[in-house]
Amino acid sequence: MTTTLNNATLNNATLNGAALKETPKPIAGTASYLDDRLGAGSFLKRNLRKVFPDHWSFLLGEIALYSFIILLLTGTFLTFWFKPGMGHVVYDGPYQQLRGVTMSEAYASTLKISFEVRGGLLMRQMHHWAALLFVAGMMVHMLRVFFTGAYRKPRELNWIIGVLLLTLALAEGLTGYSLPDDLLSGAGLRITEGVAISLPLIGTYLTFFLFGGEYPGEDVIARFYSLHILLIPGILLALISAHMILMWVQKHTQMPGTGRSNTNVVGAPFYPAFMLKAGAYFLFTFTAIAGLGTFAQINPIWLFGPYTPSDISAGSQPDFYMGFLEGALRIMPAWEINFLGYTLPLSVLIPALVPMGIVMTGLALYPFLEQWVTGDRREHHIADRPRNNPHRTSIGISAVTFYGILWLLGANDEISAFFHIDLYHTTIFGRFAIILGPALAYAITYRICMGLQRKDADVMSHGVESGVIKRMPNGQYIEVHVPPAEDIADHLRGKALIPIVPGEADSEGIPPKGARSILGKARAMMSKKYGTEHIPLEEDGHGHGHAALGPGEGDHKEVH
Ligand code: HEM
Ligand code: HEM
Repeated sequence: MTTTLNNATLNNATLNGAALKETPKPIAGTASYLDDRLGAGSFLKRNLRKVFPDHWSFLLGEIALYSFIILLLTGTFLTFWFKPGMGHVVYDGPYQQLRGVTMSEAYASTLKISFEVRGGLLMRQMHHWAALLFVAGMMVHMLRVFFTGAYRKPRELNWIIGVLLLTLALAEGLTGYSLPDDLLSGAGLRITEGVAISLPLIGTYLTFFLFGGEYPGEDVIARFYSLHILLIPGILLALISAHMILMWVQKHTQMPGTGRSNTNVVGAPFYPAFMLKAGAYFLFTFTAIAGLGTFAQINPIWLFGPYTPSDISAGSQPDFYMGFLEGALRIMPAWEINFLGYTLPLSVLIPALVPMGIVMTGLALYPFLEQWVTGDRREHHIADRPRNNPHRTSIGISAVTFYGILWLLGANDEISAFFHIDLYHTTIFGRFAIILGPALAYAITYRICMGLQRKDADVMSHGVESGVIKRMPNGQYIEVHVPPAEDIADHLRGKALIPIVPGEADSEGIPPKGARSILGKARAMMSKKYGTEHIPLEEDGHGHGHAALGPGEGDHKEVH
């Protein structure tokens, strides 16, 4: 291909032509160079003008993306000095308090990174902060996608990739956390071993395989190291690339608003607007992580000491993303049963498998369950406002409450110590709260959503308060209502009806397929509930007055 990506081509590549008109020479030159060799012109032409919709919540996925890049960079730096060995060495480095102490090579090398390698402590702290931000960013991004229904057709696959990313990120965090082989990370490893060994049939084999023999063995750090720096980041990288490509191909959803429909995208072109914003946002994320790494101490392993299987310090906590599993372990009663001569430690098995199982399976299946319940197979490119799908929002908040209570109870010792409450009371509170909390959260969220829907309906039918009070000829005071601004009205009009699967026979008495089975009846019932709790918007179009005070009542009152 001989066409070059010259200024003329680039000019066509924008929506309005203006943005690329003054393409700087170096960019046009590079583009032309690449086009001559790779034939990249048409690819760039197509993709540079791709339009991206804008909303603050769409930046959350980017936080996860940029934190991941920072993890790769800082993690690579750490690999130059970290030694994943469990062989014993006697410490003779600059940290006086540990001189002469026997420790693993892994722990000694982490001390070396912290105290002897130039910039090492900064990189370690940045790596750790980036890990926390990565998982936190991913979680809030996922909640954004959930509450706006952005997982609906055609984005179900990208949602599933997301669930895999989340699961892998937890595994990546767990393996990374274990690497320094300090007393705190060893406590985490001990729990991991306890959970693995509790699994029926495979538990013992799995533990021996993982630890290379009896706990703690000599191999686990080296194995976790391979997983942490090679296997899991490799899969993460591949999946994140697939996630981005799918998002690119399917286009991003947009919030409802003026001129936005299921068949268009309103926003700014990738080049230059979105690219500049993304660049600035990366620098912003980098600065935040570098700032945290510089000023906020994290994981000071020299204060914990090297790992010895017999010790554990008070107040040990995992990183925040593992807190929910810790909480589940802490509130579980000490149940143990004997089945065919085998001991089943339910007190470990249930908390390890059930919360993770419920949260991850529930997440993975939700788009498909919702599709089944509503029978909605249409494509959706306009995001829902959370209030407009009250059952989905309530289910989401219920799940967040379930997760949040477990997470909080993961620190029940700290809570008890801080508030001077008996430890058993916090545990018993947790046992009740984990059942009642999600139900209560559901009911409250549902009421809030319906209230907000009513408010929207009110805005559309009565307009908004103008602050102007009029006195009528009969002495009555009214407040003048005016129609909402057009962009707000368009935003509200974006409310979509949730479809309902037919549960009853049609006019000719023929029931829908499968409607008579128990499952069919349950589906019709759920569908009706999910879809009909919906307050229609009735537009009045004109603002009008509302009685503020009764006749005569206001005569002596001053109203501003
Ligand atoms: C993508 C997600 C990643 C997460 C969530 C993550 C998480 C962590 C965590 C929590 C630690 C413990 C840090 C500490 O001791 O304070 C750690 C250590 C480490 N990570 Fe990562 N990491 C990730 C990616 C990577 C990558 C891609 C590499 C290498 C290419 C890497 C290399 C290392 C090394 C060598 C250590 C041990 C060094 C030390 O603790 O000072 N990590 N990681
Ligand atoms: C490594 C972690 C992740 C990264 C780096 C990432 C990154 C992104 C980015 C940058 C976008 C576009 C901007 C935005 O909507 O925020 C996006 C969209 C999306 N993500 Fe993620 N994401 C991650 C994890 C997840 C998870 C855990 C889920 C759900 C379980 C998920 C589901 C989606 C979906 C469905 C979209 C399309 C949204 C739309 O078009 O409105 N992602 N992701």
